[in-house]
Amino acid sequence: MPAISFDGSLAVPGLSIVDGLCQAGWLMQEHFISPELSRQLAAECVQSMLSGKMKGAGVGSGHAPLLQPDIRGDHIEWLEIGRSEACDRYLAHMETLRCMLNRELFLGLEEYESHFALYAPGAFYRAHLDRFRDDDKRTVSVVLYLNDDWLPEHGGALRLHPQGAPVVDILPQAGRMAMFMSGEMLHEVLPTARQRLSIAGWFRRRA
Ligand SMILES: O=C(O)CCC(=O)C(=O)O
Ligand SMILES: [Fe+2]
Repeated sequence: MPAISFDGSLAVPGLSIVDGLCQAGWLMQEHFISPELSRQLAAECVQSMLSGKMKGAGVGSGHAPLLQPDIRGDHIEWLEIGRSEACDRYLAHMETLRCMLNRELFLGLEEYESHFALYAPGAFYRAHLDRFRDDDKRTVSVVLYLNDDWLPEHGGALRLHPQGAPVVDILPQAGRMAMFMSGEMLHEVLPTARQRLSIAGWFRRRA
């Protein structure tokens, strides 16, 4: 069973998509995109914040997700094809990944939705699942990090809570990608001490 590999190798050598996602419920990869693409996306994310395009992220689905800063404090902007050359390259990567997941796992993933996320110092996202009560199409969550030189003392780890296994903390280091099952993996973003940039996305299947 082939491992996921684009520009780099798997963080856990030999871990396949099937072993990672189906058995552990999560996996992680370093160097998922090139340092150059990561820098371009990071610059775009910051620019989006400076130009006022990022909005406080809400909780829940539908037209008017509620702002609840005691639950999540990130700012987001949704990505669309044609937004920039860098975003298009990233979205092309994700299309390759979507096809690979369908080939290997028969998940029937049909769409991908994603947004830039910026957590200002002090922001966090309390423990949650990525599946809504009224919309269970989100199937696989993927987060790509865009921050150079992240240290443990900066906080801001993605903390996964796999059932029956110890928690896993993933630092949001540039080029690192974390992937997990949206409806099953309880996860949270610990309070960050430093501005934290990422692209969070979800592969969705047909209802
Ligand atoms: O940024 C992360 O590490 C996770 C973000 C997240 O859980 C979400 O946006 O649903
Ligand atoms: Fe999440």
